[in-house]
Amino acid sequence: MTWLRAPGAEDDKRSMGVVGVVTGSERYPGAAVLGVEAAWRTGAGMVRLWAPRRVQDLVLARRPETVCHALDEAPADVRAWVLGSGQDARERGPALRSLLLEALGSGAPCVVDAGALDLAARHAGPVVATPHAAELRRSLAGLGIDEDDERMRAARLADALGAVVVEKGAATRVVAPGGRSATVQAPTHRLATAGTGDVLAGLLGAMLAARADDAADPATLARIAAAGVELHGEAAAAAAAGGRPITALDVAEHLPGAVAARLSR
Ligand SMILES: NC(=O)C1=CN([C@@H]2O[C@H](COP(=O)(O)OP(=O)(O)OC[C@H]3O[C@@H](n4cnc5c(N)ncnc54)[C@H](O)[C@@H]3O)[C@@H](O)[C@H]2O)[C@@H](O)CC1
Ligand SMILES: Nc1ncnc2c1ncn2[C@@H]1O[C@H](COP(=O)(O)OP(=O)(O)O)[C@@H](O)[C@H]1O
Repeated sequence: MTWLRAPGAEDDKRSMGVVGVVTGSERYPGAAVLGVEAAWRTGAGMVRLWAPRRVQDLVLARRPETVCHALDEAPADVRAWVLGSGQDARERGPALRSLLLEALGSGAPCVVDAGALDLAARHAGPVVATPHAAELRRSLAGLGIDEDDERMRAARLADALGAVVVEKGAATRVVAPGGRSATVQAPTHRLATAGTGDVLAGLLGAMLAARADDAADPATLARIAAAGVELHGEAAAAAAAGGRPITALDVAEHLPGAVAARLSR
């Protein structure tokens, strides 16, 4: 099962999935460019971005299709959210905080990354949290959980949050609450380059927007997340063919080919 969808005659931009993106900041504007690009390239019908003006301008320069909103504009018409990439919780202002909480409380599926991980427990709907190893340790510490065994940390966070946890690394562990887990080995270590995690968050958001009804079941949500991690690896492997160095945008640009290859299997 690919968990990807190709549009049919009955589809329109909304039925293919509206992704709401709340990522990037004055410090890390590029993370929003990467996540938005990845969401479009995975087949989103529409991508809406809530961000500061400078972030909006950079995203629009790359992807003019994106519908942009100020941080104090109320969220609306979103099937799945991507939250936190390129943000630092310590620098978060009140408008961003209240927008993140509104998205998390909306009941729509959320991908929770980087600077939104500290708010992940405040969710009302399905959540895929995407920490790397250091963010995972920080998230557990924030919840007062001490876990010495690094292999158990993702499961502890999944249980504590009631969320699917994607622990990113050369081998990425996808763990559902209750402990069911899958490990996806990256097909290329060229993925170890800045911003590829921001691309992963964006592509997961597009997959969840297209499959929002399936996301309510935690086991299914974990399968969708694992399929997204595989897709990310396949795009990276295509970008890095022949051992080429890659950038995060290269991974995003190879998503359409990886999506098409999966759909034709
Ligand atoms: N173009 C952009 O705007 C980019 C923005 N980024 C954003 O930058 C912010 C900070 O990212 P980082 O946490 O990577 O910051 P740092 O690279 O500053 O790392 C912070 C701490 O986490 C550790 N760490 C980083 N990656 C790790 C990994 N994969 N495994 C274990 N430990 C790791 C580091 O050693 C360090 O102690 C995030 O909001 C992120 O989304 C990054 O994604 C890079 C690209
Ligand atoms: N050595 C590695 N080999 C393969 N993939 C890796 C390796 N290290 C990290 N990755 C992958 O690269 C991505 C990095 O994401 P992340 O740590 O969030 O970085 P960033 O914040 O810079 O985007 C993740 O998808 C992770 O699984």
